[in-house]
Order: sequence, then structure tokens, then C-alpha cells
Amino acid sequence: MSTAKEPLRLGTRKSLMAMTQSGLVADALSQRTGHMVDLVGVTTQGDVSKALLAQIGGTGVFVNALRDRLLSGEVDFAVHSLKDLPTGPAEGIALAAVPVRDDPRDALCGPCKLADLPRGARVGTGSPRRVAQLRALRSDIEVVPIRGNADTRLRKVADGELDAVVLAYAGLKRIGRLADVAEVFDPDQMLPAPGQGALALECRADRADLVELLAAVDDPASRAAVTAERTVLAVLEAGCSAPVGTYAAEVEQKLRLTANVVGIDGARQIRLSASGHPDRPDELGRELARRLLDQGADQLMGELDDEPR
Ligand SMILES: NCc1[nH]cc(CCC(=O)O)c1CC(=O)O
Repeated sequence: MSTAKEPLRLGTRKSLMAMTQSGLVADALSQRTGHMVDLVGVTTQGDVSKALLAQIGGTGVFVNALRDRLLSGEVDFAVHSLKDLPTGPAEGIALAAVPVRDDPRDALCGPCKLADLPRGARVGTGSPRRVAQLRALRSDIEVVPIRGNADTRLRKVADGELDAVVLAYAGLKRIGRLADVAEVFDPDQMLPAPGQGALALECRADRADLVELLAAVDDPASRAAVTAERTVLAVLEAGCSAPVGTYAAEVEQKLRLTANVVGIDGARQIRLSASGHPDRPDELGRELARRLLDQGADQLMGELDDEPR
């Protein structure tokens, strides 16, 4: 493109969390490239449907409307929470950048730590991954399915409808609600969702100029980690609503990946780790997924189908 420094149109969801994270990306990009960035709010299916995510399928409901705007040329690029991206390839769309990842962990919001909640306490989450791992930590608690944005979920605790809720730490930070956090779960206790805490910048694959420009905010280490995590999910053919937790990070120049599959009752889990070269994160993810399957991961995940969601 010959015209220098024309403003870029950034497509984003309109929630406080989305607008905040998109604003941070816009600032970083402006600083590094000199381009102004205009935010364009887009409503996605996930923002209007009242159904539980596990029911509407999860995959792509927060993403597809933004991709449509990219393909029609209404926006130049889109910022997504990476964990909301389906694992499959998207026709005509390029993953142009994964910025430095935020804290990937899950957090309990409520009056006290999980261990100190009363017997039978009501804890809200819509994610089978969190349900299963919560039950593994405290089999007596009552897990209550909820959805809605983080603010709505936190209000249910304030109103006394729930004793606590589990949310992503990174999201709580972005909306300024870290004061509500009573406990941050170590990945040993609760493995995060693949890609949690990371963002994704997408643009049209045929816009080489944009692919190059957006690379200014790419962080190769974060991209490698989330690639390994998402490969596990892809090989297991599981979506964001599967009881699959992962965490990858570079440790002493190697990429270390841990993944688990937990039965929905929390009673059984398969948990494995492996290390590999940071330049081949997909190889590492595939290897670990295959070992999970060898140990019966598909059977554990299959049991989910018999559960009311
Ligand atoms: N599916 C909703 C969603 N997508 C990304 C985040 C949190 C922020 C992140 O992981 O980057 C959340 C909310 C939550 O899980 O608490």
C-alpha cells in the first residue's frame, strides 16, 4: 500500500473487556507503526444469544461476525480473545499476531478461597473444563451453570445468588475487577483453557501489507505457547467447551506443555506433560494429544455427552 499512515480500522466486540483489550492493542500498534487506529464495535452471536455456550457450540460464536467484517473489507483487522477462536483454519483469514500473553490462570471471585467456602457452596461457571476441575478440588460444592459477561457473573455473587464464580484472571484485570479475586488457581490445581489470557489479531490473508504491519505486535514466545496448547485441542477434536486444560511456557529454552482431560464428575483425570523445541509447537501438541488419547482421553470426554449441560 502506498498511502502512508492512514488510520487502521480495528474490529472488536463491544463489551468492556473487549474494548479494553482492543484499546491496548491499538495503542501498542500506534506506538510501533505510527498508524492511528479507530475502533469499530461489532455485535457477535455470542453477545446476543442467551443459551449456554456449551449448547450453542462455543466454536466461533464470538468470532464469526468479526471475520465477516474482515472479508467484506469493513475493518482492516480484528482483535479476539484467543481462547474464543475455533481451532480449525478460517478460509481467507490470517492470524497476523499474538501479542505478549497476559496471565493465563483462572481465578475464584468470592468471599474466601475455595477451601474455605462452606459445604455445598454454590459456585458459578459455564465451562465444563472448570466444572470438572472444581469438582476434583471440592467434590461437595454445587456447580451452577452461568453465562453472560464477567460483570454480570460477579453481580450474582454480590447479590448472594452464588457464593463464588470462576473467571479468567486476565479478563478480570482488563475490566478492573482484581479486587474481587479471592484466589488465583495455580495450573497444578486448575489448568487454564488453551490460549487463555492471550489475544489474536486477524486480517485478510490476501492483505500482505497488513500481515506485515500487524507483526509489529507479535510475540513469538506467546504464539508458540498458544499454538502448542491449541494443537492439543485440535487433535482431541474438542472445542472451547471441552473439559480440556492446557498450559505451555518456555522453560530453559524448551517449550514445556502440560495438558489434562478431566471427567465431568472430577473423579478421574488424565494429565501429561512434555517438552519440545519452541520452533515446533504443533509437533509437541500433537505428541501430547496422541498420548492423552492412548490413555483414554476420548472416553473421558465422551462421557460429557450423557451429562445435562
Ligand atoms: N469465553 C469468554 C472469555 N473469553 C476470554 C475471556 C477471558 C480473557 C482471556 O482469556 O483472554 C473470557 C471470560 C472468562 O473466561 O472469564
